[in-house]
Parts: sequence; C-alpha cells; structure tokens
Amino acid sequence: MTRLSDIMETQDRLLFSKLFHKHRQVEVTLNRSVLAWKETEKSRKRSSGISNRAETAHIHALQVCEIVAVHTKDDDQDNKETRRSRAEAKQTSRLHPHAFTVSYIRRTRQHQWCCSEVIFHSANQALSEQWIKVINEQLALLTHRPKSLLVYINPYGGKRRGKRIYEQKVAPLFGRACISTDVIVTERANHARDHLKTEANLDKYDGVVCVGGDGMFSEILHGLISRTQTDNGVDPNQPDAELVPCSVHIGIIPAGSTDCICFATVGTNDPVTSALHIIVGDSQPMDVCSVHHNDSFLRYSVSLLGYGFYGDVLKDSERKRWMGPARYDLSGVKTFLSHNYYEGSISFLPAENNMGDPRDKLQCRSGCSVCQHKPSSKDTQWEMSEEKEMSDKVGGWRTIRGKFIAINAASMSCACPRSPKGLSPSAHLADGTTDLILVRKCSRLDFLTHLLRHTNKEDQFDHSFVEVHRVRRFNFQPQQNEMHSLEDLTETPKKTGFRPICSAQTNYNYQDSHSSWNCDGEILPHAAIRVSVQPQLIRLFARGIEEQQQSLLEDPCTLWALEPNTHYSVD
Ligand SMILES: CCCCCCCCCCCCC/C=C/[C@@H](O)[C@H](COP(=O)(O)O)NC(=O)CCCCCCCCCCCCCCC
Ligand SMILES: Nc1ncnc2c1ncn2[C@@H]1O[C@H](COP(=O)(O)OP(=O)(O)O)[C@@H](O)[C@H]1O
Ligand SMILES: [Ca+2]
Repeated sequence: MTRLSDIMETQDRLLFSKLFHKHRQVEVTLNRSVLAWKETEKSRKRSSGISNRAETAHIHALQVCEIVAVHTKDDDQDNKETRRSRAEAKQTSRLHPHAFTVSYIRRTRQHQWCCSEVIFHSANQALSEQWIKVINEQLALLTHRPKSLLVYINPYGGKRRGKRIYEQKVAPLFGRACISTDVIVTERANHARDHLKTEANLDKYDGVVCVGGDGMFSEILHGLISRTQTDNGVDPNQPDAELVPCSVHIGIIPAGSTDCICFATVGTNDPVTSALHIIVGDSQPMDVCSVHHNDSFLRYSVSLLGYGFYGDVLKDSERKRWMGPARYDLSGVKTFLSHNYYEGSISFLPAENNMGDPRDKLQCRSGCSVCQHKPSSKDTQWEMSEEKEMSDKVGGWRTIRGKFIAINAASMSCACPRSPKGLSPSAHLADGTTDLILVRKCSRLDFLTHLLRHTNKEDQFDHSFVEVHRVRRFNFQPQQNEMHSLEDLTETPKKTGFRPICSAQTNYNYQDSHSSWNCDGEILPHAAIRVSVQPQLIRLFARGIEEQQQSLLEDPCTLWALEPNTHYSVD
C-alpha cells in the first residue's frame, strides 16, 4: 500500500504541476499508483485573509487503479461541485481555459460506489494535454481492465427495468471508460444461454455482462461453462469430470428479484457499483456446483440448492411471476403455513478440517484467506474415498436419513436484501466447498424462529433441529414411495398443514412425498441428485465484500508527525 507521506515527494513522480481546482491553486502530483493534490501555500495564505496565517492543507488522493477515465473538460461541466457563482466559474475558465476531468470511484455508504469527478484547470493547453496523456498511459498499464464486453439484458427480470437501468446508468459509464459493447436484449428464456453456447465469438470479448436477476445469471453461467467444456472436449455428463475453468469474466448488473449473487459478491445491489467493478476489471473466483441425476448432467449452481422449503417457495412463486419480486414473500408465507416435511437420505463428503466450519464466524471478505487455499493433492483424499462411499470410514462419506423441512446447500453466503447475512453467513465464495444445512421436522413456531434469525444477529444454526456441514460433495435420495406409504400407516402424516390428515394418507402420491430442488432459482426435474463442488470454475468482475472503507493511510499518525500542519482526505 502506498504511504501518503511519500505521495507529494519527488521520487517516483511521473508529473508535477501547479494547476487550478475549485478556483484555488493546487500542487498536483502523479506517481504510478496515486494522483494527489493540495492547495499551494500562496493560495492558502490568500484565502485565509489578513491574518496571514495559513489554513491547514488537505492532501486529496486518488488511487490510479480507481480512476475511471480522464478527459478534456466538457463545456457543460462547469464546477457544479463548488456551488460558487457562475461568474467565478467563468473567471476561472477565462484565466485557465484548458481543463481536464478525472472521473474516479468514490465510496459512499454500505459498499456502494459512485463515479465522481475532479476538474483541474490550466492556462496552458499543452500542459493540460500532457496530464491527460500521462494519466491515460498509466490507465493503459492496467491490462486486466476490460476493453470489449458482450452484454445480455433480460427486459422482463425483476421490475422489468433492466433495459432502462442499463441505458441510463451503465452504458454512459462504459462509454466514459472507452469500453466497447455489443448489446443483446433477450427475446425469450434461454436466448442468452443458447447464444453463448453456440454462436457468440468469445475471442472478441474480455467479459460477458448479465443485466437481470439470478435466473438470468444462471443462463450466462450455463452458456459459458458449457461452451468452455465443448471447446475443450470435456463431457459434462460425467459426474467426476474435471471441468475446465472459463476464461471470460462475468459481470452482473442487478436487475432481478433476489440478486443474491451480486449482493454476496459486492455487498450491495446497485447497478452503478457493479458497472464500476466491471470497469476496473475486478476479479472474484467462484465455486460452481455441478448437479447430476444418475449419469446425466442436470444443472450448475453457484448460490442455493434448496429442497423442501425453498423448492416449494420457488415452485409456487413461478405461477405468480406477474407480481414481480413480491411473489417470493407471498409464496414464502403460503409455504410456511403448509409446513411440509420430506423424507430422504443425504450422504456427504465433509471438507477437511482446515477448511473451517459453517459456524466459525469467519466471513468471506475481499481477499479472503480461506479462499486463497486452493485444493492441493493432499486435499484430494475425498476423491479417493469415493469408492468407500457407503462405508462411513474416517474422512469418508457420512449418511443421514430423516424427515426434513429444508435441505439447503449454500455454496456462498446467499446474502441478499431479504437476509443481509444470508443462508450461511460464513460460507465462502471460492473455497471449493458448500455448506449443507439440514432443517429437520420441527414445530411451526420453531421453524419461524429459525427463519427470523436469517434477518437478525442471532445464530440460525443454533437449534436442536438444525445441523450444518461443510462438504465437497453430497447425494440426495428421496424416500421411496412404497416404503413411505407402509410407514405412513403408523407414522405421523407428512402434511401437518391445513389439509385434512386423511387426505395426506390416502391421496399419497409422488407430488406430495417429494419436493423439488430450487437450483439458483430454477426447478430441477429430479429429486434424486448428486452434487459436486467444482472449485473456482468461474470468475466475476467483483472483489468480494470489502471489510471497511479502503484507505490509503497506512498509519495516519506517522503522517501527522511528519507534516503536522496537514490534513488528509482520501477521495
Ligand atoms: C420471516 C422472515 C423470513 C425471511 C427469511 C429469508 C431467507 C432468505 C434467504 C434467501 C436465499 C436466497 C438464495 C437465492 C435464491 C435465488 O437464486 C432465487 C432466484 O432469484 P431471482 O428471482 O432473482 O432469479 N430466489 C429464490 O429462490 C427466492 C427465495 C426467497 C425466499 C423468501 C422466503 C420468504 C419466507 C417468508 C416466510 C414468512 C413466514 C411468515 C409467517 C407469518
Ligand atoms: N426475453 C425473455 N423473455 C422471457 N423470459 C426471459 C427472457 N430473458 C430471460 N428470461 C428468463 O427470465 C427468468 C427470470 O429472469 P431474472 O432476470 O433472473 O429475473 P427474476 O430475478 O425476476 O427472476 C430467467 O429464468 C430467464 O431465463
Ligand atoms: Ca464455496
């Protein structure tokens, strides 16, 4: 990290000039990582009036990697930020007519970013042009920034605002950052997936951008993974096939109903913030679960694979799509009142002890140390132990049978506005594991308490009827019908909801005894599935949730000691 004390120093300087900013003379310095400026002593003395005692100077600093673009100042940009009179602005423009604008990322609140501008004036055109040239040269060195993007917009996602959000908030920023785009507004479900699978010329692009919700993201995910496997001759139907990671990054502009993938990787659902993460070329690797039924591939999942409660909520909500995002609340209440449980057997391969625990409160944050630990050959004991699947030996598979209200596998926290800490608050984005949460049959009140804990600070796993395991693979087998109906003669009926008990026993059928899997918002056609986590198969234009406001100040006290008359503000 750069020390602010070094910024205004001559060493490593690329450029230094006296320019004008907000009608004051400033010393502006650029080095490889920071653009900084502070008011000159002469200007400070003048503005502090007759006392001739200089005001304290502020150093303002921007990280070069957070500069969006630099341009010649547009005529209509006249110093909005100063709120000074037009006359004063005109005077600056007359005396120092050559100005350039630096657009940069400013952190606002709650992980939200916006694009701010700072304008510098000069009397000298060549000097102004030199600043633009040198800053642009530094930006060109940031080779991970995308230059060309393929954008898919779902015009029907969420509140049907995808197209407007893109055109009004995102396209102007991409334009400013000189990113070229090809935009496709989808005309049907799976349009984006199919286009990526077979048609798109991916060599042309540095990334694919998805404007929509988790369902739309899932289309992009499937299109890209499947294209990558085809291009590399990998058969995705093989449950044990090692999939080839996708080389193209995915950007998400949230415009859907839940948008948990965006929320859990950025910390907020804001189109401008996401666009800025794309522009600076952030990179966040992400685990992907592959889901098979016997030997045929079903789907990939990056967020929630949920059987029981979340499967039923999704299935019911599909009929209420016209309601927009509120459909989930209505279907949630309805499913909660139905209070169904499902029997089945789940076997899983626990992750190694050094992969942490779902209850360890070590949340996945930007630069997460748990996710840096890539699975090594040591960790592949789980591969070998597969043959011993049913033997329940040390380090091998475990099997749990029971009656469950919900079986959830969260490959990431699944944080979203409904539940800011998510289904599994300590799940990691890129550690090669998924957190398997088993919610056994319990009373309605108990289940409600458990659900409510997703929205407050209490631990949702701290219930006798909930258990959670960090796993690398799992298989689920629903209870076979014949067995279940036999048991039903003596056991409590499966439906304890508002239906008459006898109907649960006599009208017993597949639909009642089986739930569906909610796979990132899509219903799976089979209840019996095999799931395997593919570590870091894709990369997003994101950096994970930032712990705190990033600061250039390593040790502000040192700086105060060095320059006691100087204040710092990091823009
Ligand atoms: C009592 C309040 C309980 C709140 C519990 C909230 C838990 C929310 C966890 C959400 C995890 C979301 C995981 C992501 C799923 C998405 O892939 C997927 C698709 O998203 P898309 O439409 O953007 O394409 N979304 C979903 O499946 C939606 C899941 C939403 C579930 C909401 C459940 C609300 C439950 C309300 C119960 C109320 C009981 C009240 C009794 C009086
Ligand atoms: N043009 C389209 N017409 C109809 N459905 C579409 C279109 N484009 C995408 N879809 C589908 O719409 C579904 C929901 O999209 P999504 O953007 O996730 O919104 P939401 O978050 O509201 O569910 C996805 O399953 C996606 O495949
Ligand atoms: Ca994970």
